[in-house]
Amino acid sequence: MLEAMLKNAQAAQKEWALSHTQVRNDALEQMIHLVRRDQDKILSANRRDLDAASELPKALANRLALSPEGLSKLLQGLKVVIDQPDPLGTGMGQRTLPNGLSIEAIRVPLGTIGLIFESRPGVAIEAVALALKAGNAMILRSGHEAKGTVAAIVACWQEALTKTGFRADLVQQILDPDRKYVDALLHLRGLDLLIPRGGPALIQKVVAEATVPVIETGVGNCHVYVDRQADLDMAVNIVINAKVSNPAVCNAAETVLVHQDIAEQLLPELAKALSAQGVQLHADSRALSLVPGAVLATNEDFAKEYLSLDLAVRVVANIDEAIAHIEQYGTKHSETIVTNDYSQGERFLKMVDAAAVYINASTRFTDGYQFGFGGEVGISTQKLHARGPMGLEALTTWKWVGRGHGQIRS
Ligand SMILES: NC(=O)C1=CN([C@@H]2O[C@H](COP(=O)(O)OP(=O)(O)OC[C@H]3O[C@@H](n4cnc5c(N)ncnc54)[C@H](OP(=O)(O)O)[C@@H]3O)[C@@H](O)[C@H]2O)C=CC1
Ligand SMILES: N[C@@H](CCC(=O)OP(=O)(O)O)C(=O)O
Repeated sequence: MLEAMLKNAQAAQKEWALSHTQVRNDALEQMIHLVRRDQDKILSANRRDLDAASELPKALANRLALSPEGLSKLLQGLKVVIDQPDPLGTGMGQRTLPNGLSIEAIRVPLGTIGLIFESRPGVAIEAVALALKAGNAMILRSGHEAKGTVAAIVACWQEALTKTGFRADLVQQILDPDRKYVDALLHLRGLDLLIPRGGPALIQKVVAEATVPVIETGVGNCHVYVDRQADLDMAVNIVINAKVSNPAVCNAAETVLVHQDIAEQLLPELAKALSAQGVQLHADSRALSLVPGAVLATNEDFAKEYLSLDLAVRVVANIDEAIAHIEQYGTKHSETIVTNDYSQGERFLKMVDAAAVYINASTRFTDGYQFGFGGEVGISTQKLHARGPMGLEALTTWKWVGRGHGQIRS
């Protein structure tokens, strides 16, 4: 089955890659129109998915749920993708050799991309929009809970493509939830890229077993470090935002590290604010007496991505201990320092090895929509070929184009 899907995707992508920017944008405009037209159908499919997944924890059910407002935000993202310059054909550097041969690297699509993703149906709008605009075809395998909603969205994509004069096979969904098809994707020879979005079990499996090229969009164990010289109100706001605004996402904070010199001042205030939001703190032995209601944290807490209203707290002697903690437990996703000390801030930005590092800002900004890409295909936590939120350019590769007038190599 997957071989046939790939073959059809490849045939469709060949034509699509040659299409003019305006044509690809027209397909995205059609999609906006069709999602508005089919909004009730998509939301009913989503209600059926939610009913069938009544055992899901609240944060994950929220992730599965689509609302009219959620759809409208996704369509705004589509507009942003339409308005972005077409990456295809863009020059990435040109040189003329002494013999007059011109050599230029230009951006081209990757080809056919497989995406295994969590039960967040909006991914089927934002990731596909980016992939298509960058000239690619996509084979989708969503989390089983989101299958019905994703099918309703894929039907809109396919209609948008056929209405624009292209083949529906540019966007296909693996409907059978049997994980044997995930295994098959890992070895689908000819697939240009496989992007897994999900938890450690999925990522480890894909990284260990895949024989097709992969970009890992890893787990997020993100930290907020509050330095000795920090604006404490700002620190509280940033921690609340990083933990509470959406606890189930990879860019949410899972641990707060606090410099020992401000722990007594900051922690009771922070604990009060967090507890008002229903956050359970897991504190190390030094922080425990300063945070009422906390439970003692173990090393497992520091290694955990809670994805819930739980947060670990640790008091550190200095910035170096904070950086060492992040190096030990972090997942190279998003890390932030709250400080008024310029040199400490710069030190943190340089020394912490992560896809996104911030000073005086929430880790929640690591997101394609927030970065102005209109959405993201995933947030890469590896260093090749993309890092951080993956937008249009991350979905292209390049080709060297030589233009000569009869040159031969001597
Ligand atoms: N960096 C990033 O861009 C992103 C990171 N994440 C991370 O994902 C996690 C949350 O996602 P979660 O709900 O746990 O997603 P899961 O890992 O449970 O599921 C994601 C997808 O992978 C499949 N899958 C999961 N495990 C396996 C396996 N062992 N073999 C084959 N297929 C598998 C699921 O299918 P099935 O339906 O069969 O379970 C689903 O399609 C968090 O850790 C979060 O940080 C999430 C999104 C983006
Ligand atoms: N793009 C997301 C982060 C990606 C992510 O973790 O997704 P998910 O695990 O499905 O919630 C956001 O902050 O909105």
